[in-house]
Amino acid sequence: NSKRRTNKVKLPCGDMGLPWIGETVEFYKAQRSNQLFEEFFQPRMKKHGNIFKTKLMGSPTVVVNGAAANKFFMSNEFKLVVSSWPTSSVELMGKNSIMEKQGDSHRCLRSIVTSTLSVSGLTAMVPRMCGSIENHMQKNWLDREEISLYRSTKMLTFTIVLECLFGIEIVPETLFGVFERVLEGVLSPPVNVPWTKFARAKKARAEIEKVLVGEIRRKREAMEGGGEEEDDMLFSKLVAASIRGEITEEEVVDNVVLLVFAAHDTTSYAITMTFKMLANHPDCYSLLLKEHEEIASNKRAGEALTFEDVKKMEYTWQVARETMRLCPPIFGSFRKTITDINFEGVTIPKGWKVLWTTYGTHYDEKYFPDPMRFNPSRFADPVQAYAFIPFGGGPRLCAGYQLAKLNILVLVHYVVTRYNWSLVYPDEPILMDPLPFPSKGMPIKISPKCD
Ligand code: HEM
Repeated sequence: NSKRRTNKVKLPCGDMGLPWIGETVEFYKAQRSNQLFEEFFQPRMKKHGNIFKTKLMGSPTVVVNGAAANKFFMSNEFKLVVSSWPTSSVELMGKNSIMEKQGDSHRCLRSIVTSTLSVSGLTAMVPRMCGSIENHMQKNWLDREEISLYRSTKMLTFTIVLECLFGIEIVPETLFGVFERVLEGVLSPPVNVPWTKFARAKKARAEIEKVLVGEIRRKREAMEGGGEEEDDMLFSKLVAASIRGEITEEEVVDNVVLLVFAAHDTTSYAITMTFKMLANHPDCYSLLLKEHEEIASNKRAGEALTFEDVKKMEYTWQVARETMRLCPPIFGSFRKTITDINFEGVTIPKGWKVLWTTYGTHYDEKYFPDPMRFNPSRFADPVQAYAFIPFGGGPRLCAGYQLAKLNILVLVHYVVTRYNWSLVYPDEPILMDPLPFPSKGMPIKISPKCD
């Protein structure tokens, strides 16, 4: 690869398309049908290599693939690149959310979020999560023969974030639909005229803001008046930080909205696809079931799981990781260069976009032999750093990674130990808008297991 090592090599350049839109249309078309890898990235990687140039949404963009590129661009966040989100996402999540922060204010917010996901935080969270799952199943699974697994896990993930992470006392059902409307506008054109998705989303965001500001002020008053103390829930920690003057009220609002957004479709898609993979790979399902039956056999009826129980779900976590390798909930993320960059002899000018993708590394046989085969036990051995990146990496590594892991493992336990289940449509197509989702909501037939 001598070409790459020479300085100032011209970037391998795709057919950059029309002057402004470039290849935006091809990109969106491939995205909508969940064929981004097959129809957009793979053909260009075959032609130009792992690093190639394109133009998306008016910006010259360099697409990078492979563990070395992932490491370079992810770990140089704030030094050479900064994350770069579309205007509509920033407007809807809020300018004060963690994704827009850099330096000290990023570190401050991140440490508040991750402090709730320490070992002691996770230990306290597991029984809370079991309670939320029990309630959800009582309300939505009991006496039903068929449910939409995707819709059910979406509602449940939403509930878990509010109840188990934030500790916000709002009936989750009252805000679920409003959050959904915000999400619909996150990647739509930022045109704020009536009837656009974006305008609907802005209105929904204003509704959420009103509820949250009310909750924040109530909590603040109670804490300042000595009626309530800071506890280990994230909402309490955020309000306490605002009382100490470390963050503003707007920062509390924007980060609640962002975290719900970040947790929502991602975790539910990962869970849904885990079940799809299990349905298609009965041998893996038998192994996984054995793991959960063993854990359940040491519990009394109705006894909640503990963090120690969850740690025993090693094979299930291999299954979930293999699922996220093949079906990543997030296909990649954009960065913007803040200086001219030279990577492996390729110069990327300041102000350009860089797009790292999960697919380009997850489907590379260099890191994952026989890459398109579902083989959970490949995760029994350590994987090369920055080759498995469904949660990103570097300073912007997913802050909710541990919560997502618990959510997936605990829910799988409840479903497989309590229900016989089967997919209604084994070949249900997956679409994207902007995140992937099963086109029919992945209905499953369920029947309770006898004790
Ligand atoms: C399977 C589920 C999830 C997946 C696949 C996922 C994926 C990701 C990825 C790829 C990033 C990095 C984006 C970038 O580099 O630009 C990220 C960031 C983030 N995620 Fe997640 N996520 C998941 C669940 C969650 C949950 C449950 C939460 C919190 C409740 C969460 C909170 C965040 C936050 C706050 C960030 C931004 C971190 C920062 O900028 O410092 N995520 N996530």
